Amino acid sequence: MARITLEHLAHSYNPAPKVEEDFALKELNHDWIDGEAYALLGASGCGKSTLLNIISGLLIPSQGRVLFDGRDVTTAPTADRNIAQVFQFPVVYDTMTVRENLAFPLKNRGMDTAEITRRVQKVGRMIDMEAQLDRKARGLTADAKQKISLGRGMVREDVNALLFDEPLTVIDPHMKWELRTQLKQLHQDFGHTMIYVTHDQTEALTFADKVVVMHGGRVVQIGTPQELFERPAHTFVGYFIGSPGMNLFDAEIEGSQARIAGASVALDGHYTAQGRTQVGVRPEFIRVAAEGAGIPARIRRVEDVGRHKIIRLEVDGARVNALAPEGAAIPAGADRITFAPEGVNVYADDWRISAGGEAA
Ligand SMILES: Nc1ncnc2c1ncn2[C@@H]1O[C@H](COP(=O)(O)OP(=O)(O)OP(=O)(O)O)[C@@H](O)[C@H]1O
Repeated sequence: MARITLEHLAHSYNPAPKVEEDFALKELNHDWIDGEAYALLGASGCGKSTLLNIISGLLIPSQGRVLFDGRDVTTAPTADRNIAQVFQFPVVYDTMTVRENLAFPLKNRGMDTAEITRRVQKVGRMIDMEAQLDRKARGLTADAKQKISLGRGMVREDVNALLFDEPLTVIDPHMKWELRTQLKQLHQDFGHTMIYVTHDQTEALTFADKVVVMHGGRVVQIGTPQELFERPAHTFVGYFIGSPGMNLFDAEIEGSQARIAGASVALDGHYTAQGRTQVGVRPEFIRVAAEGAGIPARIRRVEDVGRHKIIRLEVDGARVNALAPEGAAIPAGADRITFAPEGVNVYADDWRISAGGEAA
């Protein structure tokens, strides 16, 4: 296990980058805490694989350093980093049996046979392939082969880090859940530093202690699932995480009041905001009402989705979503919305600010 430090790290695939847009990965400084499980989450093309490949040594960054427990490994080849990697598509030896595939990384390191047998058996059980250990990998389904790749990633207990690049893409939905649970268990048992790349928020939020959200080549927030839900640091985090995502209202911020669609909303303190100002409120924190103060809103439709209802609204020409518990009644003649104060976030030019005007 190792602490992984990224210092002034940035990467451009253009050999002579001039402007920030030339960088697929914008400058990043971060310590990945030893033994934590991280998910790198973001839409396609946001730079997740670029960052992972720099950590694994497949790519040398155009700027900055990578340290493993303080040792500079920026230009060290993958083989010298003592990491295990699992990619999106299976990497297995077809002519070997499942058992031999799983044992391969251990044999390579000269581990004694009894210990290899013990570990292979254990991992075989974790990936639900105990019965197939003596089958050749050739002819197995892509899904089974990917389980072998995952097993090979998990079989060593002495690695600095385990890196996963969308490893469950080819796995069927039920097994996905099972394997994710196994990976989490493995993390609890061995405390490996794990970095897991995905564009699927459920996968990220259920797997990781901390989620690193990337957008346009930039890390926009690193936080626990709860922090990302309650205090999205960037409007992208609000929109990308949650179902439906956070609502954004154009707002004029006047001290401790926000004006939205002609109505006043009390804020939790005094704000000095510049640029484009918005108020972000997740659907869970919006209530519909028929009387009292509120922002004028029109209900377009109500969708019952099992545990709760999604209320689709229109506010000042924009689409807004609210969530209500399944049994909650929607007041007759509802024509306004209010916000639960703890769910209100203020943004200036897409970044969350806190009372006092500081970036949050
Ligand atoms: N070898 C390369 N040469 C030039 N540009 C590249 C190369 N690899 C990636 N890019 C560009 O860098 C940006 C980040 O790509 P990257 O693969 O890191 O994103 P990602 O978030 O992993 O996406 P995906 O989920 O689709 O794999 C994209 O604009 C991509 O087109």
